[in-house]
Amino acid sequence: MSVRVPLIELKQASKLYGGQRVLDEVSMSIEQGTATALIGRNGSGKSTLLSILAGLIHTSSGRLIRQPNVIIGYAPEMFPGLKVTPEQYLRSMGRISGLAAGELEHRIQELLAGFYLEQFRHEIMMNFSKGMLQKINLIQALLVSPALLLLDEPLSGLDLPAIDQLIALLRELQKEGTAIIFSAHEPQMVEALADQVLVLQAGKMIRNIKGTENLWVKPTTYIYCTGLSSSEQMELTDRPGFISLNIIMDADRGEGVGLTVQPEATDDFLRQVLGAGGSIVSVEPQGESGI
Ligand SMILES: Nc1ncnc2c1ncn2[C@@H]1O[C@H](COP(=O)(O)OP(=O)(O)OP(=O)(O)O)[C@@H](O)[C@H]1O
Repeated sequence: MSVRVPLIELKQASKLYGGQRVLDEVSMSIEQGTATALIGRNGSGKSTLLSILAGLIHTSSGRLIRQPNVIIGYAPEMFPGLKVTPEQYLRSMGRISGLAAGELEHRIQELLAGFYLEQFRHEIMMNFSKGMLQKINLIQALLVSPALLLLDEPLSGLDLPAIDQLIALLRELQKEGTAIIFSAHEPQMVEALADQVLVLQAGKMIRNIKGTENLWVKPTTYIYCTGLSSSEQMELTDRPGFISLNIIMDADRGEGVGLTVQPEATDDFLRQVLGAGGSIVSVEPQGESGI
């Protein structure tokens, strides 16, 4: 019987910046030929997670396990307008990745044409629009025919024909065995591609949904409070309805706590915070979806 070995895995990976825990014990497993969507609100940790998978930053704790010699293509969230032409840039990226000259020229031609950028091939990228830069960003990630493709908000700035083109291309790659992990705020991309959806909330992976039918996740409540000691904070994490807790350093208010809880437990947590001598700064219902 054949055993499916994951291409890449994270086991209880956490990332801290200063004292702030931006990823909290995240575990995930990615197999060949799968498409995984990372969804979650701004600042929930999607880019951080993708950078860790790309090997660009290290976890503070936990493990990253990758099969040997996996070729990774990575399109980060931001792509700068460089003082070179697409052709010059893509040629140097291809050479760095070790592509043979003939193959590299063929890929550049194919991808520039595929993203309707051929006529800009010899223009300096400095004045390119956001969407044009995003296309170059995607092309550099696709140049090497990656086994694992990491895309951070790939639709950002793209027009409708480019979106359709990208989704079709990614479907093809997936069929050929490429594993794709992408962050997205657009349901369109998630529904078109994903066979696994991971929902991040304040650095925690709160849902792992197979398929997209159950994409709509339950609402939660976010409580921002101050004035609790470390032991009082820890007590909150043991209460029923607790989902996650973040420490927030605020220049005006000092140290605070961001609590995410199930809506039905909101009153109980508010009573607990006030009873322990803490103050409530705000209480916010969180939406129905992580997108
Ligand atoms: N280099 C860094 N130094 C300090 N904090 C950082 C750094 N990078 C990210 N963070 C913090 O980590 C948290 C998660 O950020 P991240 O960019 O991973 O979120 P995201 O889910 O990708 O957000 P968005 O949807 O807005 O792109 C944020 O609070 C952010 O401020």
